[in-house]
Amino acid sequence: MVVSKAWTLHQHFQGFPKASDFHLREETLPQPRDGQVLLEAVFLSVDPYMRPYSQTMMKEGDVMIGSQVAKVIQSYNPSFPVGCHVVSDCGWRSHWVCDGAELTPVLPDWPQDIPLSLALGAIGMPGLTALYGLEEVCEIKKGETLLVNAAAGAVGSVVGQIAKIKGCRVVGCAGTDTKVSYLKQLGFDQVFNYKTVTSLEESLREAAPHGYDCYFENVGGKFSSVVMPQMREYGRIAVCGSISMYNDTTPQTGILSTPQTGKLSTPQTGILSTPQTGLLSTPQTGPYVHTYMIFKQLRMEGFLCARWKHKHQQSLRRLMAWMTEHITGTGPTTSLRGPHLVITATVSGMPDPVKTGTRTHT
Ligand SMILES: NC(=O)C1=CN([C@@H]2O[C@H](COP(=O)(O)OP(=O)(O)OC[C@H]3O[C@@H](n4cnc5c(N)ncnc54)[C@H](OP(=O)(O)O)[C@@H]3O)[C@@H](O)[C@H]2O)C=CC1
Ligand SMILES: C/C=C/C(C)=O
Repeated sequence: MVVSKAWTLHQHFQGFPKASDFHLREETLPQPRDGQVLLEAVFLSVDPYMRPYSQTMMKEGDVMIGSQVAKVIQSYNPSFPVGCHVVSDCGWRSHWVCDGAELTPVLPDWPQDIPLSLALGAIGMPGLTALYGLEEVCEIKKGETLLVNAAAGAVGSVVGQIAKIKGCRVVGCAGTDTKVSYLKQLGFDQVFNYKTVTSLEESLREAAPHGYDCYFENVGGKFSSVVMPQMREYGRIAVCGSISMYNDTTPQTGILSTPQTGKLSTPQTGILSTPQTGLLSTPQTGPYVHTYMIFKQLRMEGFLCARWKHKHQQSLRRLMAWMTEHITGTGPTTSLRGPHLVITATVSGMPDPVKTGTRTHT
């Protein structure tokens, strides 16, 4: 019999997650039966979606949602032999018994010199999100200028690299100088630290004086309000995430920092009249986007990666091909690289990256 360690949501997050919101418990697992496998976690992921989805998908006491790369250590299912690696959505637990229905094998012939942890990153859900946001939502074209924020994150770093592979000019924003240097190494054309610039508006304008054709939105809130006036005509905005808003306890009010002159100059604020329940319950205020969208003829579309689930396998192979070209040096100089990871040693350390806001695999 195997005893699994599992992190549960002790109490729902209020504002930024705290250590006391989590509880580590042990669970004795049943012996796997015919058709089942026993998994052992190799890498666990901490992702921003856990913050909003914990509110809507979880009750207190549930095991934290999340994906992991796991190794099959006992198998009564010929599709998943002992020793193979799978991606499982079984949450923050060290071991798990399940049938194969919800398991995704990591790509066959995964190269030895590519870390398996990337199955949760550049060659996993975040990489797919980057690819779909650029190709399906932005429909990005060679020669266009793209802006991406949270650019050094799992999604943003892949967004910028794919856009470079496609022959675009890429501007990225990140919150530390180390991240800025990292993004320059990845080949981004212009990068700045949005926390230290004196004016976000001016920095964005200097980075792309003619404006942005595509905006890959990971952050939301006030950042987004500053970008809107700098979109080019027929621009496309892929609304992937709004991480700056996930921990809000009171609604943000968004006022453009420096009103401009002309038709699009006066930002308005507003409040949703009837708050709803659940994920969309917090009434948010901010400059309305309508005038920008009309007069610049913009397209803005929210999306979830799972919309293109039917393409996942072929898309993962494309991401892997870009990555392999980089490792072997056979591809263009802009071939894909994996974002940096922070490694911790044990399942017991899982809440730490949530508290510090660091992405971690263990
Ligand atoms: N639509 C979809 O299907 C998916 C959406 N997403 C979304 O994509 C976004 C990025 O995810 P991912 O790359 O995995 O995240 P990561 O955890 O890799 O990176 C997140 C980064 O966001 C930045 N950030 C955090 N808080 C703030 C804030 N208050 N204001 C501005 N920036 C902040 C930080 O970078 P810095 O130091 O540079 O500020 C942080 O490192 C998230 O919004 C996520 O919800 C992710 C996957 C799928
Ligand atoms: C699937 C992930 C969704 C977000 C919003 O992170």
